[in-house]
Amino acid sequence: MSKAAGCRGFLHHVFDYETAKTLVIPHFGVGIVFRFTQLLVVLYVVGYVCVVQKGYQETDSVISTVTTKVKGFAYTNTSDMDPRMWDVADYVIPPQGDSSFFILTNLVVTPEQTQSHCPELPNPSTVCKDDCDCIEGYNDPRRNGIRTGLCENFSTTVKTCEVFSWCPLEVDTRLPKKALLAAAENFTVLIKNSITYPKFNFHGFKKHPASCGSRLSRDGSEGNCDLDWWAGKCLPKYSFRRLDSQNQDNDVAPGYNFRFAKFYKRADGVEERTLIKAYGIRFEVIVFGTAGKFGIVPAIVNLGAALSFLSLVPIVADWVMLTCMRKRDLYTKEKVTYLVESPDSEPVSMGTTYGTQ
Ligand SMILES: Nc1ncnc2c1ncn2[C@@H]1O[C@H](COP(=O)(O)OP(=O)(O)OP(=O)(O)O)[C@@H](O)[C@H]1O
Repeated sequence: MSKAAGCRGFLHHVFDYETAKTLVIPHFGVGIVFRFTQLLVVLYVVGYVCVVQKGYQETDSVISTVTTKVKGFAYTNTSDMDPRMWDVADYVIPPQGDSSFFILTNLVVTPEQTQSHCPELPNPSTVCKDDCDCIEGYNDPRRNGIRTGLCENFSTTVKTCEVFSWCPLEVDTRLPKKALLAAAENFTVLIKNSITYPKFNFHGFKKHPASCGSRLSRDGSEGNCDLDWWAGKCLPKYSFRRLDSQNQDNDVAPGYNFRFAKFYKRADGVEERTLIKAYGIRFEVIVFGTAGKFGIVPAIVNLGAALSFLSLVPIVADWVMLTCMRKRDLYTKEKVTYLVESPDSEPVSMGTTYGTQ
């Protein structure tokens, strides 16, 4: 190809104006493909963008305040303790009714502890033969007190280092096998939930009674609010989930426990305490959710973006027409017309394929 011809071709390529021409293909198959693709796009826009995603809505996240109140009684009658009735003041810790609360289900009680001297609980590091085995002032954070330097009888057969501590020491291996407050599963909790969606100036308040036991193993998801007048739904759902590991084989320290004490002054002026090692279930009420309401900007943006898929429909139909149809050569020839203007200004049309003249 000469340089001049190449240059002319380039100028045609750059400056020839292409305009759309309507070519009607009276073919049932291509028509079906075209309408079916259009239907898919319309279903996507209406079904997914509008109904499922609610693309016409603005959204806002919830701000929530939660208070809780537990109710229920438990009765215990064990050899370690006198018969006892337990109410909320005994087993809900802390009692204020925060969004996080603990329900006591089992406990080890060590009553009448005073600041005094007593032998340590037997353990490879505390067992001794004589005073030389016990270093005065030594304290191990995992043991119970400061050593006095004496080796004392813990029992008739075992001697251990004496410590200065709250004595008698707690023996937490005496934990009742069966949960002492097994009745906890029948306790009920009232959750008061105040929610706000500031963007929509929406305030809501829900009271929700729930049973501590039956809900414990249930999993679920938080419900969202649809604030449009035609939907008008804002019903939060509560879901309960265990946060500790439930895999017995792969759990170093299962469950949750902590210690607290009640202090007294005896008649002789000596300070005394009852130490309680509490085992139980800690509940955390976590509220999360999103509200949506019609907004003109997201409606236009999302619907416009979704409807732009309609412009892809002719491309799909063209592809089927030009590659799969029996008369594809004819359609290809008619698809693009290159108009060549003759010297006497009578236009001559040439059916061509793309890029040829
Ligand atoms: N855990 C719960 N289970 C069932 N009902 C509850 C529970 N906690 C509170 N309620 C009841 O819900 C209502 C509202 O409780 P709220 O604490 O606002 O009122 P109250 O009169 O102080 O309750 P209380 O009965 O404790 O004195 C009351 O009738 C109360 O008895």
